[in-house]
Amino acid sequence: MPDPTPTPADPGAPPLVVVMGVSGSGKSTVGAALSQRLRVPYEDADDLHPQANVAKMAAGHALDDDDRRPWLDAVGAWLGAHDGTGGVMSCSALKRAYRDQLRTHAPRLELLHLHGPREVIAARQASRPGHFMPASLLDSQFATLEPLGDDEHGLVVDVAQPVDALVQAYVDHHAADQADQTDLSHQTDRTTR
Ligand SMILES: Nc1ncnc2c1ncn2[C@@H]1O[C@H](COP(=O)(O)OP(=O)(O)O)[C@@H](O)[C@H]1O
Ligand SMILES: O=C(O)[C@H](O)[C@@H](O)[C@H](O)[C@H](O)COP(=O)(O)O
Repeated sequence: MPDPTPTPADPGAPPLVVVMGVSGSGKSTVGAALSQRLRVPYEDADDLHPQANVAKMAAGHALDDDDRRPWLDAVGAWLGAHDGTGGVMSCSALKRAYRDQLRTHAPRLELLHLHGPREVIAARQASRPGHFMPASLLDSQFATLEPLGDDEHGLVVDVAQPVDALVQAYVDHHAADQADQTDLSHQTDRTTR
């Protein structure tokens, strides 16, 4: 099995981003806006769920690890296929183990975690018409959520900000990361010469 250890981003590679967080945190909205800003393809992991998963959630039952495994493989396959071109995927990716599973397909992926208080997210979820995900599953989403580890590439942003500000936060972070990587590779060049 490939190693899920996060791999430092190649400074020249187009961004490959997973916008993560609980249901209603803004993944679809921010993910679509970010892909437009970065001019890379976009996919929503909601559209990759097997029909049985959608039916289970719509009936008010939280998914378990077994339900999520094949879905995460489909999400990972998309990420792996977009490693060269870059891309943005909106995917809850709530547990570290789920993100590890995604990294087996795309080790360099970056994470943008949309983080916020339950009240704010519940209000947004409630004001979103026609979505299969019931508000009653929000507690389970928060209970399942595991924060980013120190060794995971990415950043955590506060969902109270406007969408444009969240997109800009990622762009600024990515630019700073690229500058660091370029500095490091120059230092390595110097020490190996
Ligand atoms: N930063 C934001 N500020 C205000 N409203 C937002 C923001 N992000 C998302 N929304 C709104 O909140 C609701 C949930 O967003 P959505 O993108 O569907 O979340 P998710 O994909 O994580 O379930 C939508 O009605 C969306 O328009
Ligand atoms: O792993 C899960 O439990 C689901 O993926 C879940 O996290 C996701 O939130 C739903 O697919 C609902 O979709 P929204 O996140 O768009 O509400």
